[in-house]
Amino acid sequence: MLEAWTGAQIRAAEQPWLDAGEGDALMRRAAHGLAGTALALLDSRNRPRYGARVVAVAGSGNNGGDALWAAALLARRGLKPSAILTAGRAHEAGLAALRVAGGTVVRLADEDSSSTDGDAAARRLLADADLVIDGILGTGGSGGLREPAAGLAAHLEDLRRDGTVAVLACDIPSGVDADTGEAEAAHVTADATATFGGAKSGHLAGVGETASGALTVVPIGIEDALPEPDVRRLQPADLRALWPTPARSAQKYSRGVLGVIAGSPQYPGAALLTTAAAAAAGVGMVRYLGPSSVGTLINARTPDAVCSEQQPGDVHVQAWLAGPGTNDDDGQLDRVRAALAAAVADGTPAVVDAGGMSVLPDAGAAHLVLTPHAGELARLLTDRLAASGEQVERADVEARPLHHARLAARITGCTVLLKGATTLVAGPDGAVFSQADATPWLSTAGSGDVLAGILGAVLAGVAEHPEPAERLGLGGDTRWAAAAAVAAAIHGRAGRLAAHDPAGTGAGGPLHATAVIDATAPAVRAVLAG
Ligand SMILES: NC(=O)C1=CN([C@@H]2O[C@H](COP(=O)(O)OP(=O)(O)OC[C@H]3O[C@@H](n4cnc5c(N)ncnc54)[C@H](OP(=O)(O)O)[C@@H]3O)[C@@H](O)[C@H]2O)[C@@H](O)CC1
Ligand SMILES: [K+]
Repeated sequence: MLEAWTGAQIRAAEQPWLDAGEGDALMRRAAHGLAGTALALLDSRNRPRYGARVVAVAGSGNNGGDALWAAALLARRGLKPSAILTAGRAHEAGLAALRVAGGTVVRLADEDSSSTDGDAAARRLLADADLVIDGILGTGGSGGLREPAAGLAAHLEDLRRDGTVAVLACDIPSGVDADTGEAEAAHVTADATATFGGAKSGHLAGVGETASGALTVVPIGIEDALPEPDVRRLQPADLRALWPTPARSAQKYSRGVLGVIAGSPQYPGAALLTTAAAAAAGVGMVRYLGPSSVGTLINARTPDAVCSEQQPGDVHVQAWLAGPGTNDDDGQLDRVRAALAAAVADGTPAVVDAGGMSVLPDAGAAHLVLTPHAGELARLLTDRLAASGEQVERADVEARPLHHARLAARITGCTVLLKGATTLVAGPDGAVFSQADATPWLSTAGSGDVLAGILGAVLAGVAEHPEPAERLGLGGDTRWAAAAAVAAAIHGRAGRLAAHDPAGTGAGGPLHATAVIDATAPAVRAVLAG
């Protein structure tokens, strides 16, 4: 599991070392790891180390100190170091080390200065650089970058995009909030980030995810002092442990029956996709409740689904999937209401997707997993905050996804899976998971229905078998958020397979939602095989 903490949590863990006068040792370890990551980044780009020009861009704090020390260390490996100082002062010992290593130093003009010599010299250094270490701001920063650092960051991004320079962020890309991943317009975008003591939540959410590039966690000796993580990301070994793998004695009922209330005569597609996806994810059995015209279409694609026009109270299931493609005309929304009321009352977990979110009970529960995209979450929050008159727009959710996912979990009492390039899952108990397994090709119609089906299958399995989550320390209500994270990861991996985009970079090509369903079982097999 990749675990992440807030800046305050990391600083609290560092405090005993600082109190004992060992802050310098922590910084030396950080700088050593940063220098190692810099060499690896050059190697990955087939750039020779000897003679490579490395520029440390340093702000006024310890983040700049790390970058200056790292550049000084790199000089010993044959690199040519220099530094650009973005503030009136810089970390003294780091700057002295850089000078001893033969590095030139230029300082940017501040707003009050009439001289722009430093700015021109800084741009020349960047233009010649092979590698830039961004040490402008770390966990001590707040708000977006201020001038003159903001202008320099924008110029650096132009060079990075042209491929002339590689950018390595020290701890966190400057201007990105270490706790939330939020960033004002002015921030650094890195090809790689070396972070110290533990990942920060901001690496795993929002702009911070993309701005960080490849993340390396450098141990500095404080790791045992860290508390419960703020954000978690499941890795393949965790997915393997959490996937509801059948026991030898399993039969379809013990593996979980999923009750699906989806689709309508006008919009049968969502019901077809979601039942087929649940079946592909290996649920014990799918029971579809809805209009017979939809049931007939479902059986043409998924003959193993049991379809009827029964009501939720007539059947016994281990999990519900309620909402995709439903509307008010044909009684489907009444079925959704009944299923969700029963789920809250009897503890049966439920996926609440699309139209289902409009009939959510006022008092939710962690075992109800909502699956909004940013627009749906904005509507849900605006509805729930109507009394305060607060309007939440889609753009607000996109700019502050972690904040809004947490807020929605808190005010609905439900687990909230916010879909996006990075999918965030927030539980009402405060647990947060971040999964970045997807490919941009997955942003296509029907993709959400497939995710809902996979999630329904996982919830049905987890409802009967909570032990694997408990073994990973994810018991209690956190197991529902963990289940949602598992489903998001498998959905993303199925998408990558279907798009032929193994690394999720956007390589490969277009996919259709049915191709994602067909890739679901192979994605699960790949995870289980390790
Ligand atoms: N603790 C340790 O022992 C270890 C810490 N380590 C390292 O230290 C880093 C944290 O260092 P830190 O606390 O010195 O803060 P840091 O982010 O460098 O600078 C903050 C300064 O920047 C300024 N500033 C603020 N906002 C700004 C803005 N928007 N735009 C422009 N400027 C802004 C503000 O100064 P001001 O301008 O207000 O005087 C503030 O004082 C951490 O990320 C890690 O790299 C590691 O070496 C391991 C050991
Ligand atoms: K930084």
